[in-house]
Amino acid sequence: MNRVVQHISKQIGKNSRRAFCSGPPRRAIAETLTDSVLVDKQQMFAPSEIVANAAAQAKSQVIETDQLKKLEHVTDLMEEFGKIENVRIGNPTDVKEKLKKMALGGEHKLLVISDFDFTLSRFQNEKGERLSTTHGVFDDNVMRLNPALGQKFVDLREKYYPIEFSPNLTVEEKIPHMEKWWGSSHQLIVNEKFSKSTIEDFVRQSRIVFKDGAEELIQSLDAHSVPLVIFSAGIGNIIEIFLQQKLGAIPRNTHFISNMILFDENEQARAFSEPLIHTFCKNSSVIQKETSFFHEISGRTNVILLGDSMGDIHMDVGVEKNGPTLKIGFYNGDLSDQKALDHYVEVYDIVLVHDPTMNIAQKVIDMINMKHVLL
Ligand SMILES: Nc1nc2c(ncn2[C@@H]2O[C@H](COP(=O)(O)O)[C@@H](O)[C@H]2O)c(=O)[nH]1
Ligand SMILES: [Mg+2]
Repeated sequence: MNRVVQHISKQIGKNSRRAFCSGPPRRAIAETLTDSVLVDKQQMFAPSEIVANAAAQAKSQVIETDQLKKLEHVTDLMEEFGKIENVRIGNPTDVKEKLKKMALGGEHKLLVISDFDFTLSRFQNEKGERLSTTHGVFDDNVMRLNPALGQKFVDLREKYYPIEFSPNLTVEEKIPHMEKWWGSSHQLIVNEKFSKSTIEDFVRQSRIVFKDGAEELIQSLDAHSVPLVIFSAGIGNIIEIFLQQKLGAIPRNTHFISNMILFDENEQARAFSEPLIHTFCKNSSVIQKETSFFHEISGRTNVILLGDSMGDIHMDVGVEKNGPTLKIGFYNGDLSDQKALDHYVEVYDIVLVHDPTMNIAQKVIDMINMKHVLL
């Protein structure tokens, strides 16, 4: 007999006594359901009500057990993270409190907002060679087909990438440069009128590589019906094509906020969606509120935010919620740049240094989704 049934039968026994015992005047105390007793009529409970009360109490006891076990897991997880060399947590107390709230909230309260380039995708391969961003798909492939045009894409990246990550410029100083970079590369794509099928081939031959465990993380979120918002200043069509090629289909739970190539009736690139999303405007200012999935994510008060750049830390701004946001940041920068690393530890709750996997994020999500007893 499982623990829930055991508990209910114990409760019935207790309740039958309590049901006949609570409230004045008491003339007799029933020992079992079958005893006939003289009690004030309004105190009498029908057996079905006793069972219902017992079942409700049993369930609340079981839920309480489940919650207590989850909180134990939070402590275990924090101890485990504390032993992992490339995991940096600036404020363990704060992170532990967030994890406790998220664990108690469970999968029904959870929303995951993730950047794509160098967050779900890898920054470099095992040899330390830089891998591709979604925009970079054009840098690589166009160079092969039309070197003169390909060089224009590469020149833009060589010029603007250092500005994006410069520690010596403010965000305000960087924004005009980012708008110029995105605008110029999008114009090159539209001028060439690349077809959808050409772009699909580009993705197939690209150097975009999922982080280890990224596919499993996306699929586990779908299996638990936890919404995943991929919020990217890259090219959303490239991400969709990449997911389609890797996963066979785009999971129902996955939504995109990104720059989208708009194709004409001949499936040729004609324009890009507005407003432009660059690294430093990844917040609610670029989200059309009527976006359908806002209904799906309403009520999801606890957010896990996954990013790799400083521009990713406000992706949860604008999501109506009153629960915690746990920010997990992938640091891909120079290991000797202590100032940059310290800055990441300041703005992200958990920093993963040169981590090519989704292991830590998966452990957090598994702990939140965990159920100890069948409820
Ligand atoms: N190779 C290129 N990379 C580019 C270009 N424009 C932007 N970017 C990079 O994309 C990411 C933004 O994507 P996200 O998913 O991380 O938000 C950004 O960090 C830029 O470095 C380009 O024209 N070529
Ligand atoms: Mg990124």
